[in-house]
Amino acid sequence: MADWGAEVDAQENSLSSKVEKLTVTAGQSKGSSNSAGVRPAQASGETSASASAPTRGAEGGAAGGASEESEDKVSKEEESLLRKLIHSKLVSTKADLEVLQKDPNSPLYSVKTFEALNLKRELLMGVYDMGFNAPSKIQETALPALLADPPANMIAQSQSGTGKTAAFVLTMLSRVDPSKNYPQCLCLAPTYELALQTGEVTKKMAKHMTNVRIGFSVRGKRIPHGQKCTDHILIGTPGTVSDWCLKFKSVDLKKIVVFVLDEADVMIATQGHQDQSVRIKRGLSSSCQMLLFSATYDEDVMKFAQAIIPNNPIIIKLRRDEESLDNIKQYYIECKDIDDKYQAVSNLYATISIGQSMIFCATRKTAHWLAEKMTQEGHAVALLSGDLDITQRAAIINRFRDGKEKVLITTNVTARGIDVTQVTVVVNFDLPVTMEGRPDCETYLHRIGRTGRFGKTGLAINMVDNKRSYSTLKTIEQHFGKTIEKLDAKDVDAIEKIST
Ligand SMILES: Nc1ncnc2c1ncn2[C@@H]1O[C@H](COP(=O)(O)OP(=O)(O)OP(=O)(O)O)[C@@H](O)[C@H]1O
Repeated sequence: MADWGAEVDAQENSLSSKVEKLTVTAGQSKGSSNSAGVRPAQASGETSASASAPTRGAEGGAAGGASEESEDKVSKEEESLLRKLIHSKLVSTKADLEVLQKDPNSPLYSVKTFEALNLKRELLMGVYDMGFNAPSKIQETALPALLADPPANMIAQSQSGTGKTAAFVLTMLSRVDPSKNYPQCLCLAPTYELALQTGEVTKKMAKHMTNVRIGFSVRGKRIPHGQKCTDHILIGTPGTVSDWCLKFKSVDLKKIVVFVLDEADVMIATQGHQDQSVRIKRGLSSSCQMLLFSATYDEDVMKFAQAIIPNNPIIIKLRRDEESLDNIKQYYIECKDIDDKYQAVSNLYATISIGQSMIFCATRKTAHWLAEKMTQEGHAVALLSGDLDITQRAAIINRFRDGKEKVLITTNVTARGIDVTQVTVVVNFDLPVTMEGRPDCETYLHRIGRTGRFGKTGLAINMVDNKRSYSTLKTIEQHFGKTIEKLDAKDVDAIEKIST
């Protein structure tokens, strides 16, 4: 037998140490209390009084300094959890929902209110208590189909924060029958922490459904051999769930009426998870409603999705709003070395009034150094780097989004996928390059670009300090076909002009 169980346990183990913090500090992510982001030196545990410049230029750092950069690797699971912790509000979108495949037995229509769904009273009360006034874009179309009878199977993709979790949690709660003492809804998540997050949402929405028992089938939760699970809704990771269902026979998969596979794109990153999910799915009855959710939509996800969700599922997709550089004024500043780059940043902040800004560095070391120097100069700086745990990171981003700090200094990896839409100035202290050291145009666009709905004018300042970074700049310029103008950091008049 392949030791898939051990593989999954090892994977879950790597994140499980953070679980205590996750539950204890969940409130922090709403920006209530945190000290981690205020004083960068304290947040990181680095307390050296005088900052000395990192020896290597940052471009070299990314390409050649793998050890520094690789410290800040963020796994897909962590990225996903971070997004969940940050998205305390719905992410709105202009894009229209695309229906890629319909179920001929289940006509699709959309609703504009939760009342129109004829939910149980206690469930509707739970939804309103969570502050949901109307269905989100994906919920408008997904919910009528999810709640219809006979139940439809569905594959749904939309970016993080658009209301997928709420949609399937509502589906599970509307179908559960608390008078039956066995699991009827089963939800699979890739990690312990992600399962816990979904559990929290389910508990909140079920606030008025006091008879419903929600249980977790995750690493460390043991059920004695042969003992039946009596929870109504079970949320867990594939390894433990498959043990409970297939090995210990504590859950009868044939009695599951709603099966949810969440975060499919994260799930497929682990082969063991795919195999276990398929085995669990095989044990379900043919009348079970099967649902799969994913934040991305590519060939691998779809192959897996179709293997898991049979019988012509409804497939819906919500495109991400496109980012563009149309409203962005782009400049570059030529510098001699890293100290010169700092001087340029310093001149910039002293000359123009900058609302909120983000500064990207290639390595954690440079980010720490810069944060310390700027703090010493009296700037309210937040530092986001990979040595903070995930809840601290979420809290820092939330504090920054709430305007508590004006400058957010970060490395690329820790900030990937984080939208802080009120930022008007982005400084590339180091230009983005891939792990191999090649210009990373996609990351450049993501750092600087705006979606149509936030089409305010923005400013991007790029630092170059050697031939290599200059060539990276030129490649980026050509790629987007937009001129990046030179700016003299010592020319106060010129700097003043760029902000008008
Ligand atoms: N109809 C709604 N009205 C208002 N807020 C909502 C609604 N649906 C969901 N939300 C809130 O929006 C945020 C994102 O929702 P949800 O977690 O369901 O999205 P998601 O697509 O599953 O994202 P993720 O995969 O990151 O969890 C949550 O804070 C949630 O409480």
